[in-house]
Amino acid sequence: MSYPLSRVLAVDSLIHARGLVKRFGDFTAVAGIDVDVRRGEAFGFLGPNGAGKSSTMRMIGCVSPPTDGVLQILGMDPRRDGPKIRAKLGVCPQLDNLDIELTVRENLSTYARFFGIPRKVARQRAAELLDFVQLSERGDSKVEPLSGGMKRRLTIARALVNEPEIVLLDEPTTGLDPQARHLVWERLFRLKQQGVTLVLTTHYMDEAEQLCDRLVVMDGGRIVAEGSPRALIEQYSTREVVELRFAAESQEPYSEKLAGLGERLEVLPDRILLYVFDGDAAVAEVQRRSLAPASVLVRRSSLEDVFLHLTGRTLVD
Ligand SMILES: Nc1ncnc2c1ncn2[C@@H]1O[C@H](COP(=O)(O)OP(=O)(O)OP(=O)(O)O)[C@@H](O)[C@H]1O
Repeated sequence: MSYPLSRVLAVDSLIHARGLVKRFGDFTAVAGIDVDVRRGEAFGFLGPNGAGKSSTMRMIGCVSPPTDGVLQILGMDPRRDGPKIRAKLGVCPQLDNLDIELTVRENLSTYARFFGIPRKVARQRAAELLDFVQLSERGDSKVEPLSGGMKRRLTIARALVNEPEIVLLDEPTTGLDPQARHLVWERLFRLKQQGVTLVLTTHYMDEAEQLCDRLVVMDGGRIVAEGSPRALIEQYSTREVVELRFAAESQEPYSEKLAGLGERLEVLPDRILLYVFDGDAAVAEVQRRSLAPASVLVRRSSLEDVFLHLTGRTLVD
């Protein structure tokens, strides 16, 4: 499957939100966010459970009306043009809602019929999409026996049936094992290369780093930072991180002994993170101070460090 180049070349804002709010009774799930998603990019909402990512996605998907603020999708207003917008979106929900009565292939062709796609075209498209998500051999199988990763790939294929301009993916790899996740990432990466605009939510920093050109970090219904993964890491973290685990009830007493080492230090329940430019030099200094951690790891900074810096919490509790 390939997408016409005209979809790829124009650079404009496909999703435009200003002061977007979603309230459920007295509770504010999305507290006035500004977002612009450009054509052809992979844009992410990264944040922990309850940050307001799904609520935002549901507003973008035109299944949940905004409480307040501006939201335009493909230049249209979801309050007025919901059906028109939905026809141009592909939606991959957090939980697979495939039809277990139907075969793998029928899940695609039946869904295509909802969009008024002629039977012959639907059949052809289903075959192409099965090939794209590497499920051609399972076309005649029922859905139930498929693995979690296969079901997710089928849900992604189903989201592509109407040749959408934007594909919305709510936590595309939650619950999948590492191998299945990599296969999904690889397919999504291929879609992105074909110029499809991807909008995804995730609480996995590695997923955000792998897939997103730009992302917003959400916490408590607000956007706390925005940028490319690399720019966010450069802005909010150091080049390297040293993780030290001390064999003791509490890591706290060791933090004083590490004072002045690096730009910043975070004490977590099970380890201390030292934010430094040069990890090996920092480890040498730890040894010079006669500290003997049970384990030492030097690694590059990640979006997890960005999140920790911005909120004082880890992404996955
Ligand atoms: N229909 C609803 N009624 C009441 N509260 C809701 C409703 N939907 C979501 N919420 C609340 O809004 C907050 C944000 O939820 P949301 O699902 O948008 O977060 P999230 O970042 O997507 O997290 P998750 O990864 O758990 O889906 C949560 O506290 C949630 O309990």
